[in-house]
Amino acid sequence: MGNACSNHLGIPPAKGPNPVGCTDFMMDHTAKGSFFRLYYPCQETDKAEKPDWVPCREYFNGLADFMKINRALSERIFNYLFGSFKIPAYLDAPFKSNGKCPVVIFSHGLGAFRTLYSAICAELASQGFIVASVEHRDQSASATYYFRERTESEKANSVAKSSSSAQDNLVKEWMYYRALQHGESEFPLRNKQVKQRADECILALDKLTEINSGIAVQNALQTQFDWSSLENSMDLCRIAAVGHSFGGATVIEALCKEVKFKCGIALDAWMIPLDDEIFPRVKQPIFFINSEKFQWAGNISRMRKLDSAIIQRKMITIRGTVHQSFPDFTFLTGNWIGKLMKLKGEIDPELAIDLSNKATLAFLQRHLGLEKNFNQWDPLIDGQDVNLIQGTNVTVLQSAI
Ligand SMILES: CCN(CC)CCN(C[C@]12C[C@](c3ccc(C(F)(F)F)cc3)(C1)C2)C(=O)Cn1c(SCc2ccc(F)cc2)nc(=O)c2c1C=CC2
Repeated sequence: MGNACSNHLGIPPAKGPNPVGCTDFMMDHTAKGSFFRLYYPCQETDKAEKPDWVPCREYFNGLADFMKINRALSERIFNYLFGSFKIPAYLDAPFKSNGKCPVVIFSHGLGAFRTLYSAICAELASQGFIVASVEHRDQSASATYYFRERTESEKANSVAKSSSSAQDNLVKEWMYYRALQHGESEFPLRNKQVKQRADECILALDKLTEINSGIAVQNALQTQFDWSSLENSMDLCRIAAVGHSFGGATVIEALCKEVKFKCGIALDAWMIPLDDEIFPRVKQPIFFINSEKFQWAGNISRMRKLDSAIIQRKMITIRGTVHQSFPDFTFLTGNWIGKLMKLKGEIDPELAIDLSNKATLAFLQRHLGLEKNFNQWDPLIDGQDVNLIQGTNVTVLQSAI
């Protein structure tokens, strides 16, 4: 894993019994379509190679915008630091069907995009899940792209006069991160975005449902993946939503809107974008897996509003973690840069993500009714580990609850 020169850095390989494949899907091709990276159990292959972790340089430009640093400078820095990393999965490898796979829809955080949580998504796929990591078009992603039809004038002077494939008639458009304008209040924007994000998760689920039924797909992206191999491969009674930060709020909004999501796992959720009025309307189990450094009383007290005597709501905190302990960046820099940029906490990043992944799998087995051995990690759901805290380290005043 990782690139030659920094042999000790790289995204940790998945631990489950299945090799992991990944491919990209976009349908329809517009900004209103569904765009996700699919991670899935694949057949052993020595042909497929591992795709670049960041698919193209526009993502680095978007990341610079998000971090309010100069694009030219940052593109070189990001390329130097991260340009050669591969993700722990085989591009377009053939799907391996062994019974129906449970499904996870994954939602990224503010300023992230679909490829940055591969340690989590690949792990779930190696354990037998089909995972769709959505790329949101609500302008919360650092960057994302879609296509539009060529205009008549563009067609007129396009080289390929008799443009053969539909793809030739499409032009790639980039959408970049939209920062909060000076003086603009945060909630209206974030609330609108979380609703769009939930709709995009539901749309991705609808697309997977179509694919599972064998409906032919016109993937706007030219991939070598055979989508018909996924016919009847998904267990559409076993669907969960998982997300990080803004994606954690998206999980709660999606559970509220779509009962097909049987449970949700919110990784270091950012609760600001959510309306108070949705809390009593969420009926599914939720698991909050928090970092030690990111959370604060107001955010925790909103999670507590979801406490219920009848619906299982669980919370644990991983000691020594920071907000960035969940995305892949945490594995990709040395210790001192990582700590300086708050990409690493005190705990070993691979131990932290392993605890998070195992607790996630145990919760998924419990609430999706899986017949696997993930229940071996049940104690983690209750924080029973030296590196876990049951509930939170944050002091929440009684009045705030
Ligand atoms: C000054 C910018 N200001 C914007 C509002 C705050 C920026 N910020 C802290 C950052 C992300 C940081 C980051 C990334 C990546 C490198 C790199 F160098 F490794 F590339 C470095 C440093 C900059 C740590 C966050 O937003 C934290 N955060 C996140 S971070 C999700 C993410 C984004 C980009 C990634 F590449 C990976 C993961 N997702 C959320 O949903 C929420 C929050 C806060 C509230 C809700």
